[in-house]
This record gives sequence, C-alpha cells and structure tokens, in this order.
Amino acid sequence: MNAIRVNQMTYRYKGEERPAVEQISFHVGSGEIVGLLGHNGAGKTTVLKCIAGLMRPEEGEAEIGSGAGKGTSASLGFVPSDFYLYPLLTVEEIIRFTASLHQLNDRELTERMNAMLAAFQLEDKRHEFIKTLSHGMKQKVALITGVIHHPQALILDEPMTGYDAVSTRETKNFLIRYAKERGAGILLSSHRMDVVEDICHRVVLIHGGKTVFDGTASDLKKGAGDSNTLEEALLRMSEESEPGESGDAK
Ligand SMILES: Nc1ncnc2c1ncn2[C@@H]1O[C@H](COP(=O)(O)OP(=O)(O)OP(=O)(O)O)[C@@H](O)[C@H]1O
Repeated sequence: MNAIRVNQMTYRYKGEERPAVEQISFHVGSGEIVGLLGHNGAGKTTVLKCIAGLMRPEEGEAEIGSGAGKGTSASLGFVPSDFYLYPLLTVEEIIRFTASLHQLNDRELTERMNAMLAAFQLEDKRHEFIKTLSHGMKQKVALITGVIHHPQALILDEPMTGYDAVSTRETKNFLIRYAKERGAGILLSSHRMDVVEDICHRVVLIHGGKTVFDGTASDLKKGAGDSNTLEEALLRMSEESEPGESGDAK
C-alpha cells in the first residue's frame, strides 16, 4: 500500500517560463521513509507543497493515504521548513489547538502529547510560551503538531536543520518508530546526508526540477561511480544530469 503517490507532477510559478518541477513521479509506501534530495533550488519544497495541497500543480497529482482515510486532511501531516507557531501560545496550548482541528478526544490527545513531549525532552517546556523556545525546540513542537493526529502520510521539509546530536537522535528514533508502528509513510527533504543514510529506506533525487534517481542510498552511491559518500554521489549524479537540463536557466 502507498501512503503517498505522486503522478507526473508539473508546477510552474506565476510568470516563470520554465516549470520549477516537471513530470515528477514517485511513491512512498506504508511504513517507508523516503528522502527527497537535491541541491538548493532543485525543486524539493515545490514538490512537497504540491503534495501537501498548498499549491496546485498544472499537471499531474498526488494521492495521499489509502483506504477510508484516502485524500482526507486526517491522512496528511505537513511540517514546512518555514513553519509558523503563534508565539504567544504555550507549547501545550499550541498542541491542543492543532489537535482540536482533528477532533481528537481529550484522553487520546493528552496521552499522545505526553508521550511526544517526553520523546523530545520537552516536558518541562509545556507551559512555556513558544516565543521563549530555541529554534530547535520550536522545530520539535512543529513536528509534534504535524503528527499529533497520527497521519498515514507525514511530509517534512528540512526537519532537522541546525539540530544538535541529541535532538537529531531523538528525532531520527521518533520517525523510525512512527513509520514502523503506525505503518505510515514519511517523505522528508534534507541536506543532512547522515540523517538520510541512517533512516531513509529509499531516496528520490531531483535535479533541475526532474527526477534523476529513485532507489536506495547504496544504489545511488554505486550508480555514481562507487562514491564513498552520499554527498559525493549527489554531486556526481547532478553533474551527469547537467547537459540539457539547465536547472539554473531562470
Ligand atoms: N515563489 C516563487 N516564485 C518563483 N520561483 C520560485 C518561487 N519559489 C521557488 N521558486 C523557484 O523554484 C525552483 C525550486 O525551488 P524550491 O524552493 O522548490 O527548491 P528546493 O529544492 O526546495 O531548494 P532548497 O534546498 O534551497 O530549499 C527554484 O528555481 C526557485 O528559485
């Protein structure tokens, strides 16, 4: 079963001659974590926002979830890289507010919130105002708000930017557990290749708005001249895809 299926998706920003992403297709299976990779400007955020329904592709579509929850907002969790949390609410208030949009009952919500605050070592911050938190703490709260309703598909744009080693480990463990225990599909964009190698079952590499690889990280390295690291593989694959792609021809 698929948590996310992207079918021939093309998106062009208003007034732009070239589409930012073109004919992108891939899927994220239930229980699978997929990394969306690519250099700055490759089109990752555009793809994620189209999948999340924040922008309407000019061609193609994304299907979210399966079974009874298919296509409903309950089946999707999205945490953008430029997430916004109202600064004058407390951590608990903002989680409760988000959960109220999904009609969770109070017992369910309290159990989930307590477990997640504990997983991210934020229990002592529950009554603090958002404005008093560090960026890393806010990012974890944003993740909690994106996942509190237990979506089948979780989409995360750069979820671990600027994280220290402890926060990175907490979040990696949380995502691995979430995908496994709930059978959810997670799609995340990241420039953190260590994270991608550790937790992603597959990677999708886009370059100049087009898919240039879909497979495992180790196959990506093998296919890119037996690269030692994922960074090296990315550089090589992107260079190979350069002629005619003109990803920077804006
Ligand atoms: N609002 C916009 N209007 C016009 N062009 C845009 C807009 N937002 C993004 N783009 C262009 O679309 C292309 C893809 O951008 P996108 O933000 O999806 O890339 P990205 O892979 O997420 O990059 P990064 O790793 O830097 O976050 C880029 O060429 C970018 O300049």
